[in-house]
Amino acid sequence: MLHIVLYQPEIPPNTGNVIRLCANTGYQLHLIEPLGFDLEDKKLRRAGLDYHEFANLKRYPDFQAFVEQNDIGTVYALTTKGSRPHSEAEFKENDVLVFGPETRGLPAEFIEALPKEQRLRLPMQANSRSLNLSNTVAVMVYESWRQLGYKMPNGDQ
Ligand SMILES: C[S@@+](CC[C@H](N)C(=O)[O-])C[C@H]1O[C@@H](n2cnc3c(N)ncnc32)[C@H](O)[C@@H]1O
Repeated sequence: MLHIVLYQPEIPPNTGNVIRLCANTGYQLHLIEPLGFDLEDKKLRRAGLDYHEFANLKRYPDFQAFVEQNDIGTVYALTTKGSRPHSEAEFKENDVLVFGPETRGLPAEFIEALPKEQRLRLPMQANSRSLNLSNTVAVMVYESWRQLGYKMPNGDQ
């Protein structure tokens, strides 16, 4: 499975949707602080999440702490400023998909520290600004999971 990293997410229902998505697919979800909300936020709970859906969720004071605490492969940034279409990357187990905060996107220094082929963009119509964060994560989880043959964490199919 791949790692999903939400970098400083701001809007509770988006993170709630991603928590459910990761619980349903077996992807590990990592949140980089500061968060724009409390994990006990009612709007997050209102997404109808069960207690077990929080099991695959970890949080870190910064991205470096995430790197140090996990076995990771290639890091990909999801950004509207990328030039490589998201589906061109060949994903492997333990690769990392990093998504930016809703109002700001990923910091320029973070994006520019990665080679261009690791900066991925979902195609949009000309003059579009960006997709919703949780929709972007859903597309990436299913594209990468499809490439892994819908592998299950415990080896079942
Ligand atoms: C609402 S968007 C942020 C908008 C911000 N103004 C920007 O241009 O990055 C939140 C996050 O969703 C992801 N995202 C949204 N649309 C995307 C796209 N077309 N391609 C890749 N990532 C996208 C990115 O990770 C982005 O940081």
